[in-house]
Amino acid sequence: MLHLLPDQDVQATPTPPPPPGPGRRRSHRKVGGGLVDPKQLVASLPDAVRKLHPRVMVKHPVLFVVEVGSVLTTLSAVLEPSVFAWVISVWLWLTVIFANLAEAVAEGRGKAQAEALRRTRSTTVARRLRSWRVGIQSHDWEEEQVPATDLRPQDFVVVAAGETVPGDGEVVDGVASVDESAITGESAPVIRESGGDRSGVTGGTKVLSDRIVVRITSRPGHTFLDRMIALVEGTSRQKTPNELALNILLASLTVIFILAVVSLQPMADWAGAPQTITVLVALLVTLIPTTIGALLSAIGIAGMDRLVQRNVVALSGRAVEAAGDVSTLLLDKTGTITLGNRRAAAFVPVKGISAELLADAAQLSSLSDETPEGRSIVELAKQHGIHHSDGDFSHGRFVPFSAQTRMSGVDFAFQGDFCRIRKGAGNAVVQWVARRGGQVPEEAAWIVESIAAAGGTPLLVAIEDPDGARVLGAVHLKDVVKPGIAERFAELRAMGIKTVMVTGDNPLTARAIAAEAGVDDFIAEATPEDKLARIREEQAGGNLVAMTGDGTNDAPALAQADVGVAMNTGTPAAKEAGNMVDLDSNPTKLIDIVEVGKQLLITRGALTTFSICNDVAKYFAIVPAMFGGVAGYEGLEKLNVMGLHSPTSAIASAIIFNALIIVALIPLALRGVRYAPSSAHALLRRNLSLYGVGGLVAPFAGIKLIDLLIQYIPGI
Ligand SMILES: Nc1ncnc2c1ncn2[C@@H]1O[C@H](COP(=O)(O)OP(=O)(O)OP(=O)(O)O)[C@@H](O)[C@H]1O
Ligand SMILES: [K+]
Ligand SMILES: [Mg+2]
Repeated sequence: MLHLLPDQDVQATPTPPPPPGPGRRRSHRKVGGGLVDPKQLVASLPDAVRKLHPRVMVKHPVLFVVEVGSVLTTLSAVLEPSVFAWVISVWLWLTVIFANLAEAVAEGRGKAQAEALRRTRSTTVARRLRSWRVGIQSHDWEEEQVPATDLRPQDFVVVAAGETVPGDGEVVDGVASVDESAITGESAPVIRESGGDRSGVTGGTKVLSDRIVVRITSRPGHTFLDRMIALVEGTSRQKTPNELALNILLASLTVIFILAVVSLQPMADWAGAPQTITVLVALLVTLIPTTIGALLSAIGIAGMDRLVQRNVVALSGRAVEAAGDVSTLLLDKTGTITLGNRRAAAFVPVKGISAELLADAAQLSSLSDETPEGRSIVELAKQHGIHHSDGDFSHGRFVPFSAQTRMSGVDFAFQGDFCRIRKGAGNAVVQWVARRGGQVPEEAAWIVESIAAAGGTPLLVAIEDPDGARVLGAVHLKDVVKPGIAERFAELRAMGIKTVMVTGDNPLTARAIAAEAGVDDFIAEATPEDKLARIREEQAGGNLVAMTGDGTNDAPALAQADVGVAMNTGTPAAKEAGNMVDLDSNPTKLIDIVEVGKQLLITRGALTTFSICNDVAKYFAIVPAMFGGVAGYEGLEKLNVMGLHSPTSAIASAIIFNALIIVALIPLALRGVRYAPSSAHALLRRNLSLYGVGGLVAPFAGIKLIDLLIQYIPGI
């Protein structure tokens, strides 16, 4: 009965690209594996000197104090010149410059990447469509040529094979293969299509085949590429709450030591050994936590940089830190765990219905279904010899798919009689039939179960006409689990992270895919609200939650999660909602993200420990020397265990060591302390002993060595 309408052209799908794989990165992304090239240090020197401007320095309270101290000692060296005063002044300035150097080197690494990205920023001319309307296909919409920089959100542009996508947006019509290597470094083309979760396109990428209409979503100057450039350059970096807290702690320590040093002078006066301003400043600088103060911002920048090297664009530093403490990972199924092209593989009719009739009804209900699933049903039906087109329904009303109803279909009149067709999730269609007084044969449930048990997604197809409502059969949608994913989920488990798959699919399909992918738990038939609720629940339990997803229906959850990783293949809404974008669209990338986050936290902790222990040790090196030989303080002489050459050489050695240790630790700050999956407790113990004891011992050896060298300088 449904075989009534002439054949018309249905869009062809380009051949899908091979699955993503490693090792096809653009070379420039691999700038510096963690080692610091001495040339980089030299190249960053001018930047380090520029950063001496007080306006920049006040942002680093500890170093600002050192800079003020440098000015004071320089003045006093000018007024009362001595070798000692000049040595101290020069090394204090070097301390500040070395600290700036750490930040400049960290920033410098991103500059090369930013340059490469800038070159890909499109200067293209866009083909803007004057009045484009969804659902009406035409090839002769009025077109105007405008510079890409003139595009505004809600503009529609057409992009054909060989042309560059002029801005970020969403494909609203057509399918195309796109070369995204300019952004992702991945040379294999990807499919971008309207309707589904693979509808996002990025400005600067290139359409290789076919023709798409794109709704622009970004404002000029605020494109994904712009944000990436700002990110790798570090210009948009803001201090994270953790960094702010640490900065406050460091600033408080500095204030305490300033008070201690200032109150020292009356005591020294009383003992008949008043100290010069140079000595007091030197004492202060050795005591305050200059090492961590100098390296703090470099550690943060380097963490972001390590993510960029792993093809993750983190839009917030806070998220990177949160990643270090994540305990639960929620993943969307289709497109995240699976490759994401759920395609119709078979029509399974119930008894008494032919496969052709089922295919016919399924195709009719999918003619206007712009989802990849819908399009694949139209194609499969064509292979069964069924050819309808949406031009056939001048009086038909299409019911688009929604994640809430989990159904799509069409209402139309046929030879005067009404006819409704629906396809969708098993229970949704069963309810639809029941509401219309129809009977659902047991067989239907059995078909649904067998498809689901195989990991497929069953879509029941039902019809209602004057004969009543009834189920015709099911469409078997197939998707493939991304290769190698189970091993990586096992790694996440070893890191103590629970993986939960959330899907709109039915429980049986969910169970089969969950088992194949090796996730710990799953939630089936989840609406966007369910996904959100689950995250809130986990967060209420004190857990930090990561979420990876690609669909518009994942967007609320991505926004709520502490770490929201959107797949680059996903929709603009998903990418907008998350705080990270994985350019490789690999859900197990979270392993790398967690590693970088943990590494960041551990590095900061280790260097803070080292810095403070260092200062304690320096205290014992410098104070006995200062008061050596002063009547009433003979006891302190016993503390001069190091047998340093003279009071002035002891103080100068401490200051020189204090400056050099910053340079020595730049590579560690940039590379990060190595992280191996183990318990937080074991890590803490290991780092405290290594960096705490190291921090206590290093100054004694270092200062003694420097003292041995500089004692030959006359006047020290
Ligand atoms: N085009 C469509 N027409 C009718 N029903 C559909 C269509 N696409 C999907 N469905 C049904 O709706 C259910 C929910 O699909 P949806 O894509 O919203 O899932 P989801 O929440 O994104 O989960 P995931 O992406 O993890 O599988 C599917 O399991 C399927 O039964
Ligand atoms: K110090
Ligand atoms: Mg989805």
